[in-house]
Amino acid sequence: MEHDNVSGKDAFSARHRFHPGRVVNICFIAVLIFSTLLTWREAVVLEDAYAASQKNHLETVVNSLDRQLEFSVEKLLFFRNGMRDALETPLASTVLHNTVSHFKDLQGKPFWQLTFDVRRTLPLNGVSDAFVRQTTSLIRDEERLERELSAAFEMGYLLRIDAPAAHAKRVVYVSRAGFYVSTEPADWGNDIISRYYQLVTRPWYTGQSERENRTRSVRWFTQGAEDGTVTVSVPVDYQHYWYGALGIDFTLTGLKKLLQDAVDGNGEGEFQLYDNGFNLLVTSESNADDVNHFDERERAQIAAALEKDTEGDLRLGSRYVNWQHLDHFDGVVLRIHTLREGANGDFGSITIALALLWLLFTGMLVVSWIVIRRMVSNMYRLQHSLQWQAWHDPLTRINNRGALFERAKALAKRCEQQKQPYSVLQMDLDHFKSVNDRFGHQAGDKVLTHAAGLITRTIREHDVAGRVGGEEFCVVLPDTGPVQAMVIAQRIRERINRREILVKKSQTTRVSVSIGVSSAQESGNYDFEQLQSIADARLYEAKQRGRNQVVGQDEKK
Ligand SMILES: Nc1nc2c(ncn2[C@@H]2O[C@H](COP(=O)(O)OP(=O)(O)OP(=O)(O)O)[C@@H](O)[C@H]2O)c(=O)[nH]1
Repeated sequence: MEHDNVSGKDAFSARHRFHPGRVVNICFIAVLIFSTLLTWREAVVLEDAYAASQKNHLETVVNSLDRQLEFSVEKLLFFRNGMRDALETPLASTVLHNTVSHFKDLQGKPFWQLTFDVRRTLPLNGVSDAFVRQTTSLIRDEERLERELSAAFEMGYLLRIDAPAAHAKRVVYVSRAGFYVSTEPADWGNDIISRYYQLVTRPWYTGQSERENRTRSVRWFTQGAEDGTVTVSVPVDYQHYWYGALGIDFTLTGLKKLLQDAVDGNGEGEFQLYDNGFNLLVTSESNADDVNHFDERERAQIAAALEKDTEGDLRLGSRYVNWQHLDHFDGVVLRIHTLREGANGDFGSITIALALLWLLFTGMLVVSWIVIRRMVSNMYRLQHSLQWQAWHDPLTRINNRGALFERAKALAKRCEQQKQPYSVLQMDLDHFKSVNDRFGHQAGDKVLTHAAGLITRTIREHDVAGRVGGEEFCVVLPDTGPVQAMVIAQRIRERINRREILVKKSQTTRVSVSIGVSSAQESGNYDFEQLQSIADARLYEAKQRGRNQVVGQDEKK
């Protein structure tokens, strides 16, 4: 019986493991995980496509803006080359030579203007020798000066015919020798001194000294952005001598116009142009209320990202920011795309549709899971109940005849194999008919249930009890010899007989039982049906002898 118990436990745990409800749960969880993974993958692909499209928008704008700025830088280099050419090969014009010679009469004056055909070239505006001497960063080299003045006239010619683009405020050449040429007309008088002083103290000029600009390349200066100007400048050197610097001033309004032109039709979102110190110069947004601002933490995040790469993207709360450095400007363009703008675009609607689809699918999955779970557990319960009914007596809830026979035969086989004793008790309640007659059928049922309960409580866990007829019971005792079987039978008989059974309100009765005992050890026969038949005959004998007794041996004849 122990073996049976062990295998029973195994079967139970296997049944529990493969419980249909569990299988349904696992299947649904697998489908949910799978569908979520698929949706997640789709979302990742979508996100990549979104990032690529945002990058594209930005690239188009940056390239367009870059082209415009490159144009200005090239123009600046063109003017510098013009100046260098003129320094190398001055124009052999007597008129020009005479004009330049006139400088000797002017150089002592606090301010002066040297003109040479005002319809063709720009005037040179200058300060006195004394001014130059007093200012350490300036130097008036008499030997070079004549050439430089004549070259400045020639460059003034170029500046006149090749006027800067609309977005540039002015082009100016500032000489270390105390004069300047500018496309912006100067008021005659003290204005020249203050202008010149301003020019030589501006960072775009001082930043072109040999010490400050060792590579002698084009540099952008945005320090003046507060007063609305950004300057690109380049030093003018010839034969290792620094003459001065050329600069083009841009107004922020002009730059904004450039940015807006570049943005025109290139998708939603705001574009912002920053200098290399991450100071906002201009934005494509016309309405000041719509300009995106960043708090300190966000600024630090962006600045750190800008340090790492020339282009990239990052998410700041609900905003998507991508950036790209410009090739011809010392700064970066930032594109800010808000969640609201994103949701209104193609990617937004696809993402929303994807999320809704996933929600719909998950919702349907959960509903069908609930329905199937309920169906499966109902079926499982029904199957159990049918199984139980097939094996049990519904009144006494112990094994029915069929179940008892099956289990009894299996136990008999095991005991025979293991050479263990095996006994059978056949019992029948005495005068049960009279219980029915006196108290009614229901009371009879109560007595039967009571007797069955007493029997099962008296035997061991691995013994088997069953109801084999109306008021007949059979108990199979594996590993039990005849002597011990008699003891158990007597114990059952005594317990049944000792108890008062409440059959009706305040009415009790007492029943007795007659028991026949047979054992495989008597003849070495383990056939259950034969043993039961022997026990039955002994039960009959017990009845004959007056009932309420146990018979374990055949009557000696
Ligand atoms: N209440 C009830 N009675 C049952 C059930 N099955 C059988 N019986 C009754 O049990 C009685 C059995 O009577 P008998 O076979 O004459 O035996 P007895 O009255 O117990 O007398 P002895 O066996 O000779 O001691 C019958 O009256 C059956 O109707 C049942 O499930 N419930």
